[in-house]
Amino acid sequence: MLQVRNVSRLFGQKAAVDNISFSVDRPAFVGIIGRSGAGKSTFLRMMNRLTDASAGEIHVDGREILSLRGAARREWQSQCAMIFQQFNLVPRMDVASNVLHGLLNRRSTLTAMFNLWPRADILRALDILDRLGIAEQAPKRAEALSGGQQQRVAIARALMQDPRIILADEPIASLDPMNAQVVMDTLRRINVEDGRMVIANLHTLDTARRYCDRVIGMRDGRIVFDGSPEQLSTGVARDIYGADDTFNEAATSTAIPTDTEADAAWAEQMLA
Ligand SMILES: Nc1ncnc2c1ncn2[C@@H]1O[C@H](COP(=O)(O)OP(=O)(O)OP(=O)(O)O)[C@@H](O)[C@H]1O
Repeated sequence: MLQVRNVSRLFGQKAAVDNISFSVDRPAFVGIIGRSGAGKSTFLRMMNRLTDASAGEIHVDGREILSLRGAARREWQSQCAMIFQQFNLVPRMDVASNVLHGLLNRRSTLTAMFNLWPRADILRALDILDRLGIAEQAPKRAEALSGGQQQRVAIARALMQDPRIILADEPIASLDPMNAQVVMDTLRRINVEDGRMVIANLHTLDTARRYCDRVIGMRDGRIVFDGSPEQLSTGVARDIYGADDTFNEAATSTAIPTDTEADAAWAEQMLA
């Protein structure tokens, strides 16, 4: 389904991503971990063509996407939705309109400017918000919502594109542990129920272990680990993060609480 072949990105003399290759043969939940500056964001930005690669190829279902230009590149970007740490919503705009903006690539600018969305689009946006447990927030301004709710609006906007792949760049880095759990559960649900591949840059080991089918560890632009969450031992993590014997896993923890009954009930309620 996805083949990354010898992809590099240079900034001046420095390789932010240095000749990486891997392939994924099913719509898995893939986590990318590594310390700051390892090249995680640069890779995601190349995948959805926000940044050009210096070398290499990325094939998705047989199509090479790094060479796409113009309309073909925009069409790929709509199949490959991106979620950011800071949500990137329009704060003063209502939630439903923010979600509808996921269709910008496919509708005219005038439609968005004058809020002239077809009824079918509006109903679909409301359906998606309902699925993510935030339908009642639809008329509110995005800025009035909590961080966790705003990130779910960003996920709803991504789903509006009906993407094959969802790329998430540190999606929970700005959230408290409870909201982080709801957002990660939401991404996992979309992955399992819809069969959409999720590739998420994650800054904490416990989240990678808990949610991913596959974990890729990057260090200095290279892949230094590619395996299952079970293989991600403390020793392996120490290599990925380039830490010595004093490496402390807790320092890379979101402290997402273990599944106590109260937590599970709360998460369930938020997702209902
Ligand atoms: N536009 C740019 N111009 C110059 N250097 C850049 C640019 N973008 C990224 N870099 C450099 O590329 C390297 C990788 O950065 P990148 O943001 O991909 O890392 P990261 O693993 O996502 O880290 P973080 O978690 O801090 O975002 C870093 O050394 C960074 O300074």
